[in-house]
Amino acid sequence: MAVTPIVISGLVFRRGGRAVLDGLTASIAATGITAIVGPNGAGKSVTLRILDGLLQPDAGEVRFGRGAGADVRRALVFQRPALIRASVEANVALGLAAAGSGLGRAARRERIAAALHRVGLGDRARDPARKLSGGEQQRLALARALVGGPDLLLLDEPTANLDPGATEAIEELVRGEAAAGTKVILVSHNLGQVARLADDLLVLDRGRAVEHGPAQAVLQAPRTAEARAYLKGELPWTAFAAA
Ligand SMILES: Nc1ncnc2c1ncn2[C@@H]1O[C@H](COP(=O)(O)OP(=O)(O)OP(=O)(O)O)[C@@H](O)[C@H]1O
Repeated sequence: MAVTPIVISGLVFRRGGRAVLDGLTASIAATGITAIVGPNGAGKSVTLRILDGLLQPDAGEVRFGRGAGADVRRALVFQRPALIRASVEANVALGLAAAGSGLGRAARRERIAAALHRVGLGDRARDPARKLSGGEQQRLALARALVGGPDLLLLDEPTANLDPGATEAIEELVRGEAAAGTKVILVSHNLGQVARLADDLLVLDRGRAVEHGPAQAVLQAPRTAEARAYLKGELPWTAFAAA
């Protein structure tokens, strides 16, 4: 199914006596690329994991349209691709298994080949995954995420370790995926990347949404002190002291 607007209401996630998410509320459009930015520890990765279903909040909820999202196919790509010590194609096959696809063997092979072709690794299917470069490994992680045909693609700093060329290749893929109708939510500290990719921008600070709007508007003229502090690269306490 296509993802309907994602409504995040009052998410609380407590760990170690601290509220990592402290009433996070946001409404995210059903299409396009949403970027989430904010200082270290703001709760961005936890938010992505809750959206993926990997973590459960202590309070609050996420709704996809009217439902809780059981029928929304989700895939999460991490900063460091967690690949198994096997061939490139075996790694992609894991993504099909996770998507619970009831396909026959030939159809599975076709889907895997198509996903590898999509990320430019069509001729590397039999290679050991560990032989790939960092950028190729991240493209492989994307192929594994895409092979199940996700409605919602969650990306957690997917290019943090990559050089500009490899970053551009991933950005191109992400843009294409969003244009084809997959909803993308991207966590990134790379504000250039946010400016290149994002339609809307959600700024988190200490477990709350402090600003959310069209990406270019938020980047150019943030309205809140917290968003300004983060976007200008200032230390938060300096900015608050000055505010
Ligand atoms: N599964 C978990 N269990 C317990 N604590 C967690 C878990 N995941 C994250 N945390 C804690 O929650 C806090 C926020 O983490 P999170 O990774 O969401 O921040 P972030 O905004 O993504 O930061 P960064 O920019 O550094 O990646 C951290 O203190 C982290 O240790």
